[in-house]
Amino acid sequence: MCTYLQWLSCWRKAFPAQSWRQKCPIARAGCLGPVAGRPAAMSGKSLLLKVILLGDGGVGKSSLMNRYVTNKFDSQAFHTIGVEFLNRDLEVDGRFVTLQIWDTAGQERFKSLRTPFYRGADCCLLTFSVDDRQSFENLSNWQKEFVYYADVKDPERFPFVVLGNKIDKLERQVSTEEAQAWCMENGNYPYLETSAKDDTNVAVAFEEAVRQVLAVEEQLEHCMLGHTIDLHSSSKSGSSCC
Ligand SMILES: Nc1nc2c(ncn2[C@@H]2O[C@H](COP(=O)(O)OP(=O)(O)OP(=O)(O)O)[C@@H](O)[C@H]2O)c(=O)[nH]1
Ligand SMILES: [Mg+2]
Repeated sequence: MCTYLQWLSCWRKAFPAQSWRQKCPIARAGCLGPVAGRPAAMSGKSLLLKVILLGDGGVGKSSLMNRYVTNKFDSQAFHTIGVEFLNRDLEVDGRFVTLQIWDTAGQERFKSLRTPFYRGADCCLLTFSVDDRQSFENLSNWQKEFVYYADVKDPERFPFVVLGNKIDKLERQVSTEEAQAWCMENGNYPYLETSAKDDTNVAVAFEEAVRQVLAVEEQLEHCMLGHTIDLHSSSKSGSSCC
């Protein structure tokens, strides 16, 4: 004899692809959509930013997204198949933003299901788990995969943020210093240590993603303004920032 929940759990483990939602990444994404209960006026005015979570399977991408949007943590989460997204409205430094968080499947076998969704991302959260050295060593591969499939024209300026998740775990395989050094060497990316389980730095991480995007946007506006001025002046010397 087993309970209904036990039976359901066994069934889902045995037939993970039986659900049509799991077979179709677009349907999965479309089924989720904005979180109910958010003030509509705020969504109307806010800037829509797409951020994407990348990293090895099991590092905690879905857990980070779910902790941030629904404030829930599942200690026995299923692997993601394809992609899912959730929205959350927030205010960062006086700007209203609707953050569209895209959670991708980290397992290699789902590569073809996740890569079509990289295009149009405003920020990429490269995620590893501090208790899994291999997931840290794979960060460069994730970065390259993103740049290639998102067709990023200027990778050096693209806002990446690196997250070292599961800091609640005692047995670490990657130190803070080592992760910081990697971030410095690979583009001076912000580095945050998080725990989706304990809700450590989760909101801070997503807010940092927004700040990075806004900073790049501000820089671009500045450059465009510089070029506008150039068009009206007789001098050929333009802005040096673009
Ligand atoms: N201790 C601890 N466990 C975590 C944390 N975040 C996630 N987990 C657990 O790690 C496992 C994998 O988490 P997921 O969020 O499914 O990982 P994922 O990166 O989405 O994995 P894929 O969907 O396969 O790419 C689950 O059992 C989670 O409960 C954390 O901060 N601390
Ligand atoms: Mg997942």
